[in-house]
Amino acid sequence: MIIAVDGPAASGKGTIARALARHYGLPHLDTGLLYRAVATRVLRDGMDPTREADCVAACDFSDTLLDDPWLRTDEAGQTASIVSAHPLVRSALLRRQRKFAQQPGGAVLDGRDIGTVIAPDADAKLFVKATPAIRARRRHTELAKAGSSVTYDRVLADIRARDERDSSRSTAPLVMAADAAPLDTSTLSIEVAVERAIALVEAQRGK
Ligand SMILES: Nc1ncnc2c1ncn2[C@@H]1O[C@H](COP(=O)(O)OP(=O)(O)O)[C@@H](O)[C@H]1O
Ligand SMILES: Nc1ccn([C@@H]2O[C@H](COP(=O)(O)OP(=O)(O)O)[C@@H](O)[C@H]2O)c(=O)n1
Repeated sequence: MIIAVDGPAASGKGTIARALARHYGLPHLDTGLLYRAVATRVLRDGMDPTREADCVAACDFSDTLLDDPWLRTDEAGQTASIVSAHPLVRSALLRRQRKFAQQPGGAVLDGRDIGTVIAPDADAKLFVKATPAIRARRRHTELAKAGSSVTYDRVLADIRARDERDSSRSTAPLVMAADAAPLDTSTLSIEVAVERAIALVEAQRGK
């Protein structure tokens, strides 16, 4: 079974995708980390995230980079949103994501374009959302716990900027697939959000 989980920054899609992977015994891929890895290489190599050719050169990053905690920073997320708008970056990362999705037994992937581009034939598709203020609060708490001194207002502004960039790009914009089930986690605890996600997957599989 392939499960596609999409949604904007800090909506809870990663938390839900990991829980679904545990529940169904499937491997999980956080596709945002791939774009964060490209962004990290671009910045560390002194390249320009707005230049497509620089970003394409950074797509052959080594897998060990995916474990680097710096990838989780606000700056990496912002730069990831810039590099991910280049069509050649998206196509450079496409095959790796499709291969993961199509492995025997299935997989859970979370990102922005899983249900629309990477796995349009997924057995179940969720689109996770929450209000910008709640998403910023969650992300701010998470970053503060990790030792960051970034302010709530800055996180909210970054989330709004990223929403705008991710939704308006011409290639694979953040948009809900026509056959995805929406799941608004604004007022849900993690436990309840996961229960609802499992119920939505059960309702879709085998349809
Ligand atoms: N329903 C929820 N209620 C409260 N906090 C949540 C909820 N879902 C996720 N979180 C927390 O919000 C933060 C962002 O969640 P995450 O799953 O990483 O979002 P995304 O993958 O969409 O960026 C994490 O710290 C996570 O523990
Ligand atoms: N499938 C994906 C996943 C992420 N991305 C980009 O990568 C950035 C970081 O994604 P992420 O999922 O790690 O970000 P969060 O939602 O965790 O904050 C996003 O803002 C998108 O621009 C994408 O374009 N397509």
